[in-house]
Amino acid sequence: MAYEMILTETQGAVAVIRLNRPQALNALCDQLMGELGEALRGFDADPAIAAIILTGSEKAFAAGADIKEMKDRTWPGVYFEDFITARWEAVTTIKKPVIAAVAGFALGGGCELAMMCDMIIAADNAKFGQPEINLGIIPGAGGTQRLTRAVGKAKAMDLVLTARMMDATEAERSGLVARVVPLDQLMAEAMKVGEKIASLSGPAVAIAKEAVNRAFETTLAEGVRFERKIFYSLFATEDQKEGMSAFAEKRKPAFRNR
Ligand SMILES: CC(C)(O)CC(=O)SCCNC(=O)CCNC(=O)[C@H](O)C(C)(C)COP(=O)(O)OP(=O)(O)OC[C@H]1O[C@@H](n2cnc3c(N)ncnc32)[C@H](O)[C@@H]1OP(=O)(O)O
Repeated sequence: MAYEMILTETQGAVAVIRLNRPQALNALCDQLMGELGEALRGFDADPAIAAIILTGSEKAFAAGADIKEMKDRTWPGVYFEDFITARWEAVTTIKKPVIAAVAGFALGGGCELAMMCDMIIAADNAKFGQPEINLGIIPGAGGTQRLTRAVGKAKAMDLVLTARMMDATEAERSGLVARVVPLDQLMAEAMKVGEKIASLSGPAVAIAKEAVNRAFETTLAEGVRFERKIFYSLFATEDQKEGMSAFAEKRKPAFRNR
């Protein structure tokens, strides 16, 4: 598949999608989001792929939705076209883990896109923020909700109401980011995570992802009930037998994703 605004490659069982609109700091225009959705769905359906890394450039993961494309949109337009919902939510429908490898600016929709991924690994030059308030709008791709769940009300209010940016150290300390690494090690670190995931049982990984994500959507009691049910279901897989037998036999498991 030929894309204009993203680059894709695979390294073993790990797919890498790179946002590639450097002249606009990877501003997320409709075309880019369409291509991203298509690439994500393609890798999700590919049995040879176990994990997906989403990244940008050293200067910008993404500087938000494309303001120039957005500026003349009208209320009936954004409402009836389902602006955001139609193109942006692809990443939240993917069953395989999606790792955001973030360097530089992750602002507005860029921060929201990173937060839709399952894990954020940040380079030490990363900057996160929801500066939409500067434009007379608010975050519209989940920022007020996912940021608040990730970092708590105090910091979310600070970022959303003042447009302040948070550096990688603060983002890690606040719980937004899983790991921070030097810029030149960002892709190697993300690849290490992707390869580790690829060595595990695909069904267990997908179900673990679903269970953790469920914590964002439900009460504790409901979430625990959900976890218990899908935990039980894994005992129907060959990989559960293999994983536990391998432990008992002191050997490495050979998972077959079934
Ligand atoms: C999804 C929603 C609903 O939540 C909405 C949003 O995402 S709204 C967008 C939120 N993002 C922003 O407000 C960030 C806007 N960008 C900036 O503030 C700055 O570009 C910067 C701080 C990230 C970087 O500044 P600097 O290094 O000085 O580079 P610039 O010269 O400003 O930018 C280079 C080039 O990129 C274009 N650009 C940057 N961001 C966007 C954007 N979000 N949309 C469209 N274009 C963007 C910028 O205009 C420059 O291009 P030229 O004008 O020189 O052609």
